[in-house]
Amino acid sequence: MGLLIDGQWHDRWYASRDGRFEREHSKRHNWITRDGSPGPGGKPASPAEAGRYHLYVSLACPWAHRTLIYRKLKGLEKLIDVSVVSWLMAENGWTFDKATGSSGDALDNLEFLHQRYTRDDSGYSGRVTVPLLWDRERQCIVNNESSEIIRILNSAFDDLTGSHLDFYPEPLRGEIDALNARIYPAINNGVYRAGFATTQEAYEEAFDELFRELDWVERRLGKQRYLTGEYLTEADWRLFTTAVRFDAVYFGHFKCNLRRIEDYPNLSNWLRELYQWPGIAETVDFTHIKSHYYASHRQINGNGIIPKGPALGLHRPHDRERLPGRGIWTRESVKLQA
Ligand SMILES: N[C@@H](CCC(=O)N[C@@H](CS)C(=O)NCC(=O)O)C(=O)O
Repeated sequence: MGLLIDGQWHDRWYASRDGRFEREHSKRHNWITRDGSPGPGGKPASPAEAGRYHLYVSLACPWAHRTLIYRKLKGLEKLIDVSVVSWLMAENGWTFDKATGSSGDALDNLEFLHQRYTRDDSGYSGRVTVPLLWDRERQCIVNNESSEIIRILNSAFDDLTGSHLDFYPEPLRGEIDALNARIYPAINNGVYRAGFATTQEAYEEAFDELFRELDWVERRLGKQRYLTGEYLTEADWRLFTTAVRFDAVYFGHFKCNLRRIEDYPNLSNWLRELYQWPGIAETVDFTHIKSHYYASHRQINGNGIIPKGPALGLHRPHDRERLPGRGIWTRESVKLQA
């Protein structure tokens, strides 16, 4: 586990302030648009083209998982190919070691993901993270921030795929942004803040905030089918990738053990509905998920032993039909309603 400083790899964990884990901000924020016109806020963009972009993911990582879900649901599998890193993240960071689950680097057969970052910039400084969207034509990173990559995938390639599914519909944007703003720090990143805390106080602070927020989500999902109401949106998928890892990893490994997702009736049924959504179960790989966390984070699991359980039963029926739902918003539904 480490980072690049001026293009050189250093095996070093995150520095922490008062025992609090602080995630580094992603550094590449360019965009892809239908025709290469600027992205949101005037961000530089390149045009959507089949086969031009390549996605680097870890199947263990909840942030990368978001991008795999969008690639699947938006019909992008033939347009954007993927390289999967090894589940083991050790002294060299993410690697392409096939012995531990990597597909290999499909583009240049690199050994380490940090070499991909230094191909973008030979003097790169920063953490070497997934997901990462690579432009084969310009030989550079387009974007390495999952919350932005999913917004790109939500619309940029629609002319090529013919998909009109919209996980960030205009009329729901304010609500989705507000949900993300509370769910990201308390839950998505909250489990990491609990798990990587190095003081009791920092751990308890993250733990209390996490379960306060999960309790709030539980109440909300008792009244409505999805986080924003009747439509399944970005807010749901962002929570899903944390929720699906929770009982298998965060409960034990990150000491988030007040309650399991299974103990929340609404959240656990919502989780099963999403898990059973066509195409989604195949994006979830519990071998990568469990092996990555338990074997890589030796600072919190010294012997690297990977637990055999728990039995999750994500294929059991769910009860969400009891609440009204309209599935995924489509851009046609905007026209129909207008
Ligand atoms: N804000 C980033 C976070 C990505 C991230 O931190 N990914 C983790 C894997 S779960 C990683 O690659 N960590 C390696 C490191 O920080 O050294 C995003 O959402 O894309």
